[in-house]
Amino acid sequence: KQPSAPSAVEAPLRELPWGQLNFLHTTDTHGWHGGHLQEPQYSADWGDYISFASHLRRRADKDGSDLLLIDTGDRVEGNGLYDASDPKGNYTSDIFTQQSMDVITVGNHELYKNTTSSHEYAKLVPAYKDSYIASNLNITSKNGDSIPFGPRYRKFTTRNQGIRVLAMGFIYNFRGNANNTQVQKVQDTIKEPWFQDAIRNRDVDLFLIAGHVALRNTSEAEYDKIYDAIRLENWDTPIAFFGGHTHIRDFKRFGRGTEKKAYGIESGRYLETYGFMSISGLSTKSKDVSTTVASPKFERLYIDNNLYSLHCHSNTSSSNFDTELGKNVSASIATARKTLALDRPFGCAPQDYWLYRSPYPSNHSVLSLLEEHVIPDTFTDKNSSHNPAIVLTNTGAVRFDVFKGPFTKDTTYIVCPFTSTFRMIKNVPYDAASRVMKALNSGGPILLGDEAGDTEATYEDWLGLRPPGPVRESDLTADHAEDDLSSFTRGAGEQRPLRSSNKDKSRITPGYTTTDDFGDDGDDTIHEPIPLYKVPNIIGAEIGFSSDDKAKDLPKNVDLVFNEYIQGFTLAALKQLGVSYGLENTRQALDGMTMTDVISGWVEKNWKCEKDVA
Ligand SMILES: Nc1ccn([C@@H]2O[C@H](COP(=O)(O)O)[C@@H](O)[C@H]2O)c(=O)n1
Repeated sequence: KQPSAPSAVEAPLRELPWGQLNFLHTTDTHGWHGGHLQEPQYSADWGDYISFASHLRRRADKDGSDLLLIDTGDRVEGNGLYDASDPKGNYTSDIFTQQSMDVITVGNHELYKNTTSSHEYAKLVPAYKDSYIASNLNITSKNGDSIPFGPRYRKFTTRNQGIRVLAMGFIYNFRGNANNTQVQKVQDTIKEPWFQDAIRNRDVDLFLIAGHVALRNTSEAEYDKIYDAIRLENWDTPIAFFGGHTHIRDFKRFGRGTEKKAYGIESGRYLETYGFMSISGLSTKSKDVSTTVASPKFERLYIDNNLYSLHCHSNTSSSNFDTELGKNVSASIATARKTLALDRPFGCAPQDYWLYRSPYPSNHSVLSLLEEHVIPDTFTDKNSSHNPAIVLTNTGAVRFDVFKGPFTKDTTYIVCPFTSTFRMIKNVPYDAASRVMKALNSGGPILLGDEAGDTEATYEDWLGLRPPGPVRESDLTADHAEDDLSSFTRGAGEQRPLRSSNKDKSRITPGYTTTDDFGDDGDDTIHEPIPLYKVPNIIGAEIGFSSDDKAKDLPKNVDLVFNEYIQGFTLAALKQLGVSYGLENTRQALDGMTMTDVISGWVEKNWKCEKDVA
């Protein structure tokens, strides 16, 4: 772990369900490779993961089983270690690639910008060679051709058991990518001759489908389509899915009726979780056990990323856990953090502010802090025209909590890593401008797959009758009081209170309590549940309204300012409300400041650290 990271707290643990073929899965790490420096439960770093994987590989070699490592994308954007360097990712790609992977895929965050996808293609793809699978992604080459980002699939045989694996790697039907990459829709990819040939291959013991794709409730049902396509040709070869994107822990049984050979795991976010899955009873190159074992056994465990868990699951202790490579990677992370001055404080937060753990609005909500203080203060200072204004931002731009204490350079990127600026339309009729927020909060969650670069028709679709999106972290919430936990029921893929099975209540810490298709015993650490609350898509503030405006004569027109990311939605909402504007009517606001600049500037002015005050 990093030198300043807190030590893990001992807690009751469930055992690793080790099997014939074992997997460690990471997803949506978003630059948190230094671990969580303010949360003991998630305080191990990528160097520790390297040591951990090495111990489990040794275990596999010793008992003749196998271990495969998978990562399903969104490795970038969300932490100073990635975002604070110039160019971004200058340190993280060398740090990340020290961990070997058997299958690795791309996420939407690797594709938002030309520079990010080009960096990914130049650094990660060659580092992982055949393991970097891109079944539905192309990139524009230097001479303008659209070429595969990586191999479409990979067939390999596991080292000890001789299990023949055919692996593919997908991204969901994402449409917000920059113009140098091309995402092929999953429903089109499964018609490609290479896919059809691959699924007809009889010398396969396991199909491994990895991707930046939610396991369930997606309007496009990408993984269900892949499942159906495979089963049409191949009625009983086991299938293991590895998902991502929605930042949750989840385990799902695929298919209908008596299907017992297709399961998928999703492994959280921000290097809080290592997803572990095992399968036993697979046939292998040398022996066909399908005749003797009716169904292979799938098991899963979500491992909290801290040294207590990692030592226990690898049967090591602090004296023999670190490997040479693991230690070196932790040291490189520490050096990079120092070079980037990530611990430099902008100020000190007087209390905790939560994204989902406190109700919105409330005094402990980070969104309320932005809406009631950060945005009004900043925009009042910078509003040279002195026209009344309405300022809107999407809550998806806010990524994490703020903890009491130093608010550092790192924290600015942890709270909001994006480089989107603010745009404005001048003199919008108040009647329409004041209703945009409500319109944008009445549809489904704003997900970028349906966004940037899209046609207006798509936004209008969304405003009208968009089906519910996948369950994601912001949905793992309850609009209930904490003392009323018994009154709600939740489905698989959601967090819920875990009642009772633990005996030793004194050692229980708050954390994930996951319910999935296998029940509520998937988290390695037995936790006290954390109540989570719903947040809207959009928050907003009214700036420069005179007290007269508020009392009686509301302004006729206002400047409507919005986060660049929601430009398409805002224009569509205005049209629906009876006033039409195009991109040509929008202009830059706030001298090109990003939300990250807005937050860090406000903290610097308003949150003194105690020693500064004295
Ligand atoms: N410039 C951007 C880019 C993205 N967002 C927000 O991030 C969400 C996607 O992030 P995931 O980790 O869920 O893939 C997207 O829905 C936006 O809310 C943004 O605000 N600005």
